Amino acid sequence: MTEPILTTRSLRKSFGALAATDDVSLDLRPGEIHALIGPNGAGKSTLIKQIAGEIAPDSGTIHFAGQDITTKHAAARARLGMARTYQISSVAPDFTVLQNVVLSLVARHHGAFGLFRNVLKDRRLTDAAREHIARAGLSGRERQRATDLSHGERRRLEIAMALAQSPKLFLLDEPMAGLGTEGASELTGLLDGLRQQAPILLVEHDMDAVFALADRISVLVYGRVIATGTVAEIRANAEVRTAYLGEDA
Ligand SMILES: Nc1ncnc2c1ncn2[C@@H]1O[C@H](COP(=O)(O)OP(=O)(O)OP(=O)(O)O)[C@@H](O)[C@H]1O
Repeated sequence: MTEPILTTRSLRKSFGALAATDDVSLDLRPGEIHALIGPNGAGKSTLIKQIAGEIAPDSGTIHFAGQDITTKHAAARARLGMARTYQISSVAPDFTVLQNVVLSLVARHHGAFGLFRNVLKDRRLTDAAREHIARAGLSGRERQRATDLSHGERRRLEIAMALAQSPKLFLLDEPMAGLGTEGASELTGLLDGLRQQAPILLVEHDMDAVFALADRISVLVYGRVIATGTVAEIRANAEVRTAYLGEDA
């Protein structure tokens, strides 16, 4: 089987007496969407923050793209190709869609393209930016200021900016939050195609989206993974039904 892109082993993180992440081992394989679900306070965000490098684990290891990144800073992980849309909400509200994606491309190339007013005239950059914008379903909105976008369009802009980072992995923390049914279903279609570009670790409460997208699901309860499996396996798991899915299972 192909090597996982991301592996966590026995990750632990406590806040005082509370074990927010308790012995978490999981992996993300090429081409897959691995969803992380669980009740409020189960430790999903704490786990994502450790993977992104915003919180240091008390113990355990994280490997990404063949390297031990456990002690690397968030910026170093981003440079290795870890794209986090929530974090990439460095969307500049007064800049246009095109300008924001060009900025993201320039950031990826460590400013090798010179002054911003000049890079906007660089066809290599604007053409590449337009491609990412199209892949994120925002064609035609290039000249729109970010602040004037709808909620769903802004999510798409964040994805276009993440695509500009040549990601090896997407960390998506509740991308469906705040979207209506139609917006969530559109974004589900977009994420479905995105897994070809890079695998996705998806934290999401919207179970329609999770069941539609996930190749595998891990269920966190009180910081522990109580089950990992396919959608069918998770839906049929009695412990998961009791702990999380309840009547909806
Ligand atoms: N900085 C912190 N200091 C103290 N306790 C924290 C801190 N961050 C999180 N916690 C606690 O750790 C536990 C896990 O929180 P976390 O936000 O990771 O859960 P979650 O599964 O993401 O929840 P939600 O679905 O509501 O976003 C919770 O009990 C929370 O109160």
